[in-house]
Amino acid sequence: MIEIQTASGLDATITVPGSKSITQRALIAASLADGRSILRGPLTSEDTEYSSRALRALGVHLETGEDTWYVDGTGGTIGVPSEHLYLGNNGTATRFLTSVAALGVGEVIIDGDERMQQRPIAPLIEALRGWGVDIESIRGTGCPPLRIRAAGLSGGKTILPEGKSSQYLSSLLLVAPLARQPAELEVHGEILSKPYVAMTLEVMAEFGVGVEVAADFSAFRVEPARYRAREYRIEGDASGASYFWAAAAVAGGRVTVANVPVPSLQGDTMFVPLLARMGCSVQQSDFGITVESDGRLEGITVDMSAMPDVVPTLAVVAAFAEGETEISNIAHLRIKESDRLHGVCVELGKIGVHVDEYPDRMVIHGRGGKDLHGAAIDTYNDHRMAMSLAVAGLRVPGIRITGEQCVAKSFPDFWQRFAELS
Ligand SMILES: O=C(O)C1=C[C@@H](OP(=O)(O)O)[C@@H](O)[C@H](O)C1
Ligand SMILES: C=C(OP(=O)(O)O)C(=O)O
Repeated sequence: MIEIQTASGLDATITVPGSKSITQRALIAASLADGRSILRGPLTSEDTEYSSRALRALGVHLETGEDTWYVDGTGGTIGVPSEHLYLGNNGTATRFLTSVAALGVGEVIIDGDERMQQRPIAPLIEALRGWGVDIESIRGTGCPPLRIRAAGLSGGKTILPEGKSSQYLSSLLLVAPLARQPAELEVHGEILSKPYVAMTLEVMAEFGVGVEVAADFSAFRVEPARYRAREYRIEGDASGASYFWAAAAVAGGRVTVANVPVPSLQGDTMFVPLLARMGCSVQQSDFGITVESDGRLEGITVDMSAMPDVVPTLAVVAAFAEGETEISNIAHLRIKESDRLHGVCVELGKIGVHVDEYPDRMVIHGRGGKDLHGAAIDTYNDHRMAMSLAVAGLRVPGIRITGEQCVAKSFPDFWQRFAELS
């Protein structure tokens, strides 16, 4: 358990670790490429450790130094692991590596921890079957563990049924160029977390693979192609940066995050304009993105389908605003590392914030941070619960974060960097 120290009048410049989402995409593109890639500024964390270990088990040679990783691409020739691929609670890797494993020849079992075994993957299973993959959810739950009897991808046309994760679509796109024939994908239902699909397309393009895309992302076509190895720099993680921008909003003062660029591949940078709508001032320069606040904030109404990972951060900021903040179109928060829609409502309630929970939205009744009090916060083994609720502790004395080591999933030295704020 860690007790957060209050702080005010912040004046800090910090850097954040590499983007978790870009690191995992670049790792896969580099692993499937011909030749050696050099990744600069990748994220070293529990999740990327799971990804790297699994890729090694699939035959990729990876050297992971502190700031530079070397990846010897397989040209798409994927091996069969001698053991199960265990991916913890890494949703991105579980979804992406399922498709990568299908490129090999032989049986592969994909598994994760107890929570990952409750996180759905059925739409991806269905779509891969349409490309000729023999794959099943071993317990018939539509979740891991999965068995794949891999024999490559036929390509041709498949349908991705409606689902609540964009990771299914990103996963299919990443392997589509390795199919035996041109691969076509028809997508049913609303795509939540859309900027992550755009990120996938950008990383694919940067590694030399183009995709034909319908403007609304309802259809895709990918010709057989090879990824090109390259040297590639990874942006700082915008979701991780959100806690520091939010810190300025809640505690007052200014915080600059120096290594999240503008423009960025990450949709979560759109969190910053939301803070501006709430009353913060925002500057973007070569030195990074700065958020400045006098601590006076107003509630807003916002659809956050496109940026689920920063919903807990915004909800915490909203607790210190005057008036209601309504965050809608966020049903997908219920299938993350924890049920974040419920967890945020419960934990903010513990410090005295009134929050209404609905199936796919929440309403936070802010009263400018008045009458809030300390509490022991449960984090449900969910890094984003821990990091977002910590921000409240900058203003409310006595906030204790339990299970604080869960930040290792995406931001191992979060607590040291957070302590630098005060
Ligand atoms: O593709 C990605 O890198 C991610 C997509 C999002 O998930 P969903 O598409 O399941 O919402 C996001 O929550 C996750 O942290 C990372
Ligand atoms: C949802 C997240 O990750 P994943 O889906 O990769 O487990 C996250 O990092 O907030």
